[in-house]
Amino acid sequence: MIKMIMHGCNGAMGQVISGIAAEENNIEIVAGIDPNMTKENPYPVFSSLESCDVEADVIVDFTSAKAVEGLLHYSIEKQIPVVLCTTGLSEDQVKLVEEASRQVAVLRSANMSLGVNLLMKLIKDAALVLSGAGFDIEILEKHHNKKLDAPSGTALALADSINEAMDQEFHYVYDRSQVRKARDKKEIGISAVRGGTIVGEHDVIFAGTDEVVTFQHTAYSKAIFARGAVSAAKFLAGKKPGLYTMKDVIET
Ligand SMILES: NC(=O)C1=CN([C@@H]2O[C@H](COP(=O)(O)OP(=O)(O)OC[C@H]3O[C@@H](n4cnc5c(N)ncnc54)[C@H](OP(=O)(O)O)[C@@H]3O)[C@@H](O)[C@H]2O)C=CC1
Ligand SMILES: O=C(O)C1=N[C@H](C(=O)O)C[C@H](O)C1
Repeated sequence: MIKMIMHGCNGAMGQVISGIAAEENNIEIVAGIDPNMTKENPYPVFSSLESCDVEADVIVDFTSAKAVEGLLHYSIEKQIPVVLCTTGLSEDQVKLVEEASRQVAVLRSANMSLGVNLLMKLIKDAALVLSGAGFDIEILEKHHNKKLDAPSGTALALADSINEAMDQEFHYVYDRSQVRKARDKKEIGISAVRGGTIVGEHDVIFAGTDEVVTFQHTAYSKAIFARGAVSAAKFLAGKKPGLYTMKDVIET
C-alpha cells in the first residue's frame, strides 16, 4: 500500500483527490496538510508539513506558489518524493525545483490530464508545419473566478512545448493594451479569461491566411486532474532523485 500525504487537503483539488484516493485499493492518504482546515476528512490533518510526523511514500501538492520552498525543504529532509501540481511558480522557484530534484524525486506538471499531455505533443508537429508556413500562434485559456495565477501553468507549458520544437525562437506576449504596432511572427500571444466555474479550457490557435487551425482541450471536471495526480503518485513512490513529468507516467 502506497502512503500519501495530501498537501492542500482543504482546497478544491485536495478535496477531489481525497474522494478519488478513497476508491483506490493500492494507495491511501495517511495525512493531509492545510493551514485552515474546515472540512471533515477520514485521515489526520496537520496545519503545516513541519508539524506532520506521519511516515509516507509520496506527497501530492495542490497548494499555492508561496508554499513551494517549504514543501521542497520537507521533501528533501524526509526523503519523500513529491508530485508538484501547483502553478504560478516564479523563475527562481522553478530553479529551486530543479535543484531539489537532484536530491529527491520530483514530478512537476502544470496539468495532470491525459488530454492536455497529448496536446503538448500534437502541437509540436503542428507548429513545425504551420509556423513554417507563416501561421501566427495564439493561446487562449479560460478558468474559474477563484484562480490566482494568470496565465495558467498549462498555457505556459503549451507555449514552452511549441518553443522546444521550434528552437526557442518565440517570445510570449501577455498584454497588447499598450502596443501600437502589428504583431511580429516570433511571438506567441497568451490570453487569460477568468469567470464563474469554468474548470479549464485551452485553445492553441494557428492562424494563417484564409485558414485557422485550432486545437482545443476542455476540462469538464477536476477529476481528470485528480486521477492523473493519483497515477503520478503511484509512479513516483520509490523513484530515485530526478525531475519527472507526466510524460514519464503516461509512457510507463
Ligand atoms: N497541475 C494540475 O493539473 C492542476 C493544478 N492546479 C493548481 O493547483 C493549485 C491549487 O489549486 P486549487 O485546489 O484549485 O486551489 P485552492 O485554493 O482551492 O486550494 C489550495 C489549498 O492549499 C492551501 N494552502 C495554501 N498554502 C498552504 C501551505 N503552505 N500548506 C498547505 N496548504 C496550503 C490553501 O489554504 P488557504 O485557502 O487557507 O490558503 C487551500 O486550502 C493552483 O496553483 C492551481 O493552479 C489546479 C488544478 C489542476
Ligand atoms: O487552477 C486551476 O483550476 C487549474 N490550474 C492548472 C493551470 O494553471 O494550468 C491546470 C488546470 O487548467 C486547472
